[in-house]
Amino acid sequence: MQKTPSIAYNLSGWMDTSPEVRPAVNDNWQSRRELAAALRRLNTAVLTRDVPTELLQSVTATMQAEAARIEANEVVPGTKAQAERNSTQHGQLPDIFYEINPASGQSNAIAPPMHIWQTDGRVHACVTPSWSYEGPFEHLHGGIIALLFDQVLGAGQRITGVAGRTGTLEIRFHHPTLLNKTLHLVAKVDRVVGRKKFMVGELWADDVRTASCKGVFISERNWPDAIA
Ligand SMILES: CCCCCCCCCCCCCC(=O)SCCNC(=O)CCNC(=O)[C@H](O)C(C)(C)COP(=O)(O)OP(=O)(O)OC[C@H]1O[C@@H](n2cnc3c(N)ncnc32)[C@H](O)[C@@H]1OP(=O)(O)O
Repeated sequence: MQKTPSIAYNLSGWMDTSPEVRPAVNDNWQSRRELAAALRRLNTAVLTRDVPTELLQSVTATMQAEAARIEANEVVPGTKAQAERNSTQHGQLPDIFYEINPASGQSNAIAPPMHIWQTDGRVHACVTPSWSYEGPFEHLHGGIIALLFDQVLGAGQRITGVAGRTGTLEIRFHHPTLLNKTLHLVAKVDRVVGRKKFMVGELWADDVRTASCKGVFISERNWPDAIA
């Protein structure tokens, strides 16, 4: 029988129902969002500017010093450890997951970041990948497309009410996907067979479907004790 997730691991509320990105839950997360945005900006600038070597070396020294200032603080690694703090600063698991996920986390500089929301039994997402995510000339890297699909289909499987891990992702790349353009993804549950959730999704650039994906997500045996 399915158990009700404990408060600490309850992910209800993680998924947005609006195309608008929700505000950060406190000043700490808002500041993390702003720092992540600055880091993304710096990364894209370094990758796309003809920068003199001396300037690169100077910025590196500054960044090393800034990294050391952050590293001097207490280590709380990962979503689980942060949720177990159950503190006002860290927030609850849905808040933490929302902020630090590598595909959609507003506070994770690695994330493009993609915004995901659920409506009408489907999951939608939008994202505008910068030059930082280039694969073939002027187009989005296929591995990044796989990341986006994994996240959107992975979020969508939660419509069934049970978390699960990605078993299989099968992606068909129909057309190259441009960078620096707002992309839309949509996914839904195709069918559920036992612990297997079969998901389907599409990636759209304007009215062009550039990729589609089928995914199988396997529900946790011991949900909610195991967290995907
Ligand atoms: C709290 C949750 C948080 C979530 C936050 C929301 C957003 C999340 C967004 C995050 C998104 C990112 C998410 C991520 O990045 S998840 C990270 C990437 N994925 C992994 O690391 C998974 C690694 N693999 C495993 O852990 C296990 O192999 C799994 C759990 C997948 C199955 O091991 P388990 O021992 O449990 O399975 P079973 O052997 O009893 O088989 C059960 C059934 O499943 C069928 N099967 C087995 N394997 C596969 C397969 N690979 N494809 C298709 N089907 C497969 C099998 O034939 C059988 O079917 P049947 O014979 O019954 O018909």
